[in-house]
Amino acid sequence: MDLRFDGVSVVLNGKTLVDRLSLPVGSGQVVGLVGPNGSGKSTALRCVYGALKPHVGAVRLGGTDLAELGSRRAARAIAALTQESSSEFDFTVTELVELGRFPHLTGNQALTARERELCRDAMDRLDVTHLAERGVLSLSGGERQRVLIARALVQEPAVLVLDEPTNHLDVRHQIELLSMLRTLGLTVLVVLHDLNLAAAVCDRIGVLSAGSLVRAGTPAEVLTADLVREVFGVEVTVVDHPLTGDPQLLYALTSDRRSSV
Ligand SMILES: Nc1ncnc2c1ncn2[C@@H]1O[C@H](COP(=O)(O)OP(=O)(O)OP(=O)(O)O)[C@@H](O)[C@H]1O
Repeated sequence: MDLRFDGVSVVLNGKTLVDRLSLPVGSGQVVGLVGPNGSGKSTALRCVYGALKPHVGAVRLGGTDLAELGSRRAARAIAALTQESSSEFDFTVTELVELGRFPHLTGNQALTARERELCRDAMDRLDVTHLAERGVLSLSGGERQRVLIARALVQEPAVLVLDEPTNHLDVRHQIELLSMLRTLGLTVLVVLHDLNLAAAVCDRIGVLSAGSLVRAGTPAEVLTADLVREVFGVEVTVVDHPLTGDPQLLYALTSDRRSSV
């Protein structure tokens, strides 16, 4: 199912945080949102998972304005891993993952055998099965992040929204997670800070700067040295990845010792 920002603006305390954002996220595509700190990425995502309502414009799921879809249908269709996703309660890992089925249950309905199998499968995929009986409050940041992603998957959403999902993950788990995103067949909207990972995983990328979309397109169309200089104020050399052909950015520290010897 496709998702679309249709002229979305968000104004809070008199400040325009997102300014007339229009961006399609095609069905089954992985679309990245990148941009400097404070450029409005999380704010845009909040409009998708219902934490904020656009002041102007709409977020449409399969053509329907989320505001008209109803919170229960939206909660079933959209799973989110956000900056705020965490648990204040010391659920076990299994319990927290099973909570991902909550939007599909009525009353005190117990999980079916298929749903339990789904939870076990998600825990395997996210490499957290060995933590099944641990309390989530005792987990490391990366372990907790993987549990929350498993919880999002068991929801069987049409759309997955992820705000910096690689935060806290070591390089193996970063690569595994992003590789998995490409195999899910879901519509994925993901905020990433690492532009090289964004280039590797995304079909398309939108670049936000001060709340406005400054460019959208394929990674090769978007991640140019000019764009990175203009938006991030950083000089980069762009090369093609020798195996995948994806654009990859090479950075040099401004105080690189080797340039002065
Ligand atoms: N309730 C609020 N009132 C006023 N300004 C806010 C409010 N919430 C967020 N902001 C500001 O809106 C801007 C955009 O924030 P947002 O979290 O969307 O940026 P971001 O691109 O996700 O940033 P980061 O990369 O640092 O996570 C920031 O300047 C932030 O301080």
